[in-house]
Amino acid sequence: MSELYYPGLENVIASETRISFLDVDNEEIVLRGYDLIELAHKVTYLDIVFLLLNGNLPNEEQYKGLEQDLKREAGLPKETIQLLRLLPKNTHLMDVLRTGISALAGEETEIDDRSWAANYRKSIRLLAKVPQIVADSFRAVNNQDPIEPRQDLSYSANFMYMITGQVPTETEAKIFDQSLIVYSEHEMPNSTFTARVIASTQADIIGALTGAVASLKGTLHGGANEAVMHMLLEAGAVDKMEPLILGKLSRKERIMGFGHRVYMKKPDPRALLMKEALQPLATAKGQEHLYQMCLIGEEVMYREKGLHPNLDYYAAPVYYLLGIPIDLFTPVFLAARTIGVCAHVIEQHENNRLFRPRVLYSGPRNLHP
Ligand SMILES: CC(=O)SCCNC(=O)CCNC(=O)[C@H](O)C(C)(C)COP(=O)(O)OP(=O)(O)OC[C@H]1O[C@@H](n2cnc3c(N)ncnc32)[C@H](O)[C@@H]1OP(=O)(O)O
Ligand SMILES: O=C([O-])CC(=O)C(=O)O
Repeated sequence: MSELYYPGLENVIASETRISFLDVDNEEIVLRGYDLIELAHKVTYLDIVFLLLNGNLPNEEQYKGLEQDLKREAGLPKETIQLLRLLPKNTHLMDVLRTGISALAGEETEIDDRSWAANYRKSIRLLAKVPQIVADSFRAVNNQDPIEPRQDLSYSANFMYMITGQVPTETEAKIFDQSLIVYSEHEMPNSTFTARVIASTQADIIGALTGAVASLKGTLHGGANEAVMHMLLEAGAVDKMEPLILGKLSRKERIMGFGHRVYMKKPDPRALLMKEALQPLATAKGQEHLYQMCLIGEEVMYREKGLHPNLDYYAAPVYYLLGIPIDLFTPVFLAARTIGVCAHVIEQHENNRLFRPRVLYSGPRNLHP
């Protein structure tokens, strides 16, 4: 047996994929051959959904078809809505979301069909329902009735509407759509790996996504966007940002929203896109200080640790200014990432080998009871 051991599987290639690749040297996130940042400037989230599922961008007819399929599948089973309201009111929203997604399995008529066509149809159903579970998770723990999806709004505008109860402006919906694009897929993060590991036992796509939710909750992964916002609110003013970060660093605390296993000391291209969106948004909302605080945080972390912000650092204040409750930041990330996870599960099912690694055993031997 090979004795190769890489803690945290750092730099280990775990899968062959045609979905995406982080080309760190060229600062490019490759999505099915396209540059993710260029896509975020030129197309919509539903184009990305089509691209990730089919391998090519949709023409107009295909785009409309996808939109109609998603609208047709919108709406939650009443049992799911009731279930979310039975959970204790202090349940973390990622746990509400995990439970809600898991419960969809009972309604799914094709649950154990792993063919490409059935997995495609199940992905569409998940993409139609997950945003509503996200929005309703917040309402359920706050004793509010669900907001029904609106068929006349775009996918992203409707998602925002179900969360806030307000129809967003065109600019707000565009920024939110861009955020969903940059969160949609990112090669082999912990949550996607988790989903592929689950799928490799020939388990179903809903089970794999449920596992991904559990993974994404952690603050070293998706949970960082909520932690960033709490840090910004804790600082509260431009002149408090530097002392807050220096204090945390002196106590050896991690500063959320900085660093990345793959980018390491290189910038995360997605963070820059959200930073560009934040500046005019902050000005428009009369919250320019949030942008200034972020700039100071970025300067301090580069000076002190040589670390760049990751996507979560700039997505957090953007979501805050779009009126999204902080507890929903990570659930929204998961909703955006649902398509990436589905694409990976489909690929895993199409070309499967069971994940089953070995260990470097360092425990005792030859004990006897
Ligand atoms: C969308 C996403 O999921 S992006 C990730 C979101 N997560 C965060 O923002 C959480 C904060 N960041 C981190 O904890 C890390 O950067 C991770 C977990 C993302 C990646 O970490 P790893 O690749 O495992 O790197 P590791 O933990 O070994 O850190 C390497 C060094 O950088 C330091 N470091 C890394 N990130 C940070 C940080 N955010 N704050 C302070 N120090 C940090 C570590 O202390 C360590 O320093 P040392 O060598 O002096 O001990
Ligand atoms: O790639 C990672 O490890 C984490 C990340 O940025 C993401 O999932 O978007």
